Amino acid sequence: MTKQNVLVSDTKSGLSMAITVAVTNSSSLFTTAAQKPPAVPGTTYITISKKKLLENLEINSGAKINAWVDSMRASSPTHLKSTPSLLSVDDVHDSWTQQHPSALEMFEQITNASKGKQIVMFLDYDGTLSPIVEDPDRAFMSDAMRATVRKVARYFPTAIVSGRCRDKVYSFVQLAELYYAGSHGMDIKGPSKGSQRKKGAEAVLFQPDTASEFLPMIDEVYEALLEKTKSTDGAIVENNKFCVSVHFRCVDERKWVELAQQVKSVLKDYPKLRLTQGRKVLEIRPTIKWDKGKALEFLLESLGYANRKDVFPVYIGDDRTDEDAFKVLKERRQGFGILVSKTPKETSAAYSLQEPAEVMNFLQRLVQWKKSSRRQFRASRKSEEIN
Ligand SMILES: O=P(O)(O)OC[C@H]1O[C@H](O[C@H]2O[C@H](CO)[C@@H](O)[C@H](O)[C@H]2O)[C@H](O)[C@@H](O)[C@@H]1O
Repeated sequence: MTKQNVLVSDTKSGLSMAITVAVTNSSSLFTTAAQKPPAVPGTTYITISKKKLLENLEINSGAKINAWVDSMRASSPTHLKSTPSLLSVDDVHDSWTQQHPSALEMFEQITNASKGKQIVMFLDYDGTLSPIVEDPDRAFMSDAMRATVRKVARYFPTAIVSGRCRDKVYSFVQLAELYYAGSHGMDIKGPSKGSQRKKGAEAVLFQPDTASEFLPMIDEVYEALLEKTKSTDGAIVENNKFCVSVHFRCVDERKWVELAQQVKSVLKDYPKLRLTQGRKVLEIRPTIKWDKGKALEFLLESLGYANRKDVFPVYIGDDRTDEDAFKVLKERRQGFGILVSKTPKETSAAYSLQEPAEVMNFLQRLVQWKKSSRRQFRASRKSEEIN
């Protein structure tokens, strides 16, 4: 048994690193508790699984950090990959809008498809109902948007589905007649007033079974991230109850690697947490299998629409995490998703809208359409009665 310098490389990622290891005659390079050789002076043995060793190599070598930073650079959802050189930017845009046409331009087709079905509306908050701003605490929605969403909720069951904590998103929207799914759907509450409220019953309250176990851990990670990132100008850490957001919108791009390393150094002690990304934000959340798509399914079920064919869910969102909900609708072949974006992005949404102002316009048209189809229905019933 000798101490040797060894180059460990992963053929898949191309990652390699020189390390000094104690090599035994055993065919395995990695020492495990069972294989631990007899002590040799001058050699320190670390008992580590092969998986853990590779993870550590990734953390220390910076290869994963680079992948993170690349991903931080890409907008959200992921911008379309580089295109064949024969296509201009305009060609790409045109071809994307053919595949994901404007929900305003396709309004008639959309309402035709929903005829005879109950539309259920799911709305993301940031970037969908409110424009993206630098300070997350000042992402207010306009009074006009609030009035529009209030009208929407009069005609269709309506839920706000957000990465923010439920109380925070409620404080922005301030409409008690809606469903709210906060922390990426991990914290759901039904309306406390209005016709959608279940008579005599408490407002629906749901959290996935294991979610509450994560609360102390999330608070701990939030404090650790606050401390760790305080030296990075512009970084903002936000506690979203079941998740933590680390914002880098106001961080100089040259400091992104540093920020990613700070986040990584905190996360390495929490294997039960995972990292996802939104628009200029790193989102740290429990590894449990719950996302906005699962929240959408849960809400449909609690509204009594789980197995019904006459329901037409519409989900409007702008972010990578909204893709989970778009995918659910695509797989169920029920209703559709609308991506809010000015640029072509990889998406499972069927339609697009450019910005919150267009979202408001679409919602207003939907309310008008519903009102006039109700009027027509009543008029035709009346004329049937007269005849
Ligand atoms: O699911 P959402 O409602 O879209 O929440 C996702 C994140 O939204 C917020 O951050 C985003 O909006 C901020 C205000 O416009 C902006 O400064 C930031 O860059 C965006 O990522 C929210 O602050 C995050 O906690 C949510 O995770």
